[in-house]
Amino acid sequence: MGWVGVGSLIATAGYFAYRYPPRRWTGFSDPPEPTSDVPPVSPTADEHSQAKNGVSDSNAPLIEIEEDESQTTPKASASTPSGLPVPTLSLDEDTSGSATSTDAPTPPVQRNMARNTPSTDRGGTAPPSSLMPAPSSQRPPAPASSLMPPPPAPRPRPTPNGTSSGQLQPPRPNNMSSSLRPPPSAASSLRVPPSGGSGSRLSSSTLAPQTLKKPSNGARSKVILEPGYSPLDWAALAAKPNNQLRGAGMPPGLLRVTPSMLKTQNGRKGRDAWTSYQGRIYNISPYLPYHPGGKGELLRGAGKDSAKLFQEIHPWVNWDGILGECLVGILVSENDIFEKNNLDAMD
Ligand code: HEM
Repeated sequence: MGWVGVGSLIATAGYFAYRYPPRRWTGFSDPPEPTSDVPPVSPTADEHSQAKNGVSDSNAPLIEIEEDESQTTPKASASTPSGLPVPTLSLDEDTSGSATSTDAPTPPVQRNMARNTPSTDRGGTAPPSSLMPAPSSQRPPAPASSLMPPPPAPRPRPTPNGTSSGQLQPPRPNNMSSSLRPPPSAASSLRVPPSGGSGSRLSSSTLAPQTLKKPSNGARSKVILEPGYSPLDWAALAAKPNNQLRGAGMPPGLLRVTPSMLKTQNGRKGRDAWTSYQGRIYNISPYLPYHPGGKGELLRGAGKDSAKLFQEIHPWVNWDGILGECLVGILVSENDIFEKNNLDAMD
């Protein structure tokens, strides 16, 4: 029983030593360790191996305690610079902000955290605000050079703070947008020619000009022809013999019409309306009620040449095909008529 009691005491002592490692007891007296920054790497592995064996061996805890003191302190300096800033020289700067937070009651938890997740421990020891920026400023000076490759990893982040992240993200959208834009540019190239300068407006403007032309030409509301005056009715009338579309009492053959004569044939005072087109004179009076554009529009060319108006409005219309039977004569100059009259007088 006595041996059992002694064994239990040893076990409990070892357990408490494990739970509350003596590093804190003597940890403050270990400042020389920070000078040996290199060792911390090995102690971490040793600690893990010891943690595994520590439970089974009753003597192990004592050994672990001694090793932990030498090991954990450097580890604390490396992984958690805040925990052991005790090194009076360099670590003070690192631990100035977060070291105070680590007190006696918590150390075991911190050690476990450090063992399991050193990276998270760093953030845990330091306030949340120091998670990103603080490590960048604190780690680079001492520990980064000796132990941690991770510190160098954070360095690139902070150094390009705005630039690195900004460069990574912006270029992607730029590339994406640029990659996406070229195809549209091809499509736009197809659209541009028709549109010219402004795409959307011109597409709609293509319709607008038509609407604008109608009012400019005198409010072209759709003309409703009287019954019996459709294009087919006109074609039927033009096909009849002796239709007298040239006008009542007109002699056979073509007349020689001077501009002055044409001007008098304006459709007023009971006279037929004549117009000239490509040197020929047509009587348009019979066609007035058949004109799809209305009588008023057709009369705009009465007594003068209407080639310009005709071509502006509907150049596709076959003039001669419609008004062939209305041909009266040919347009001649005023001198031609004078000379002819002189010749007639001589006869
Ligand atoms: C001063 C001369 C003339 C003027 C100002 C004029 C004006 C017009 C107008 C405003 C229209 C309606 C266009 C539209 O609704 O979009 C029209 C239609 C038409 N005009 Fe004339 N016109 C003239 C002479 C003639 C002559 C001499 C002929 C026959 C040879 C003719 C045959 C037609 C025909 C067939 C249409 C229907 C065209 C279509 O619907 O596509 N016009 N015209």
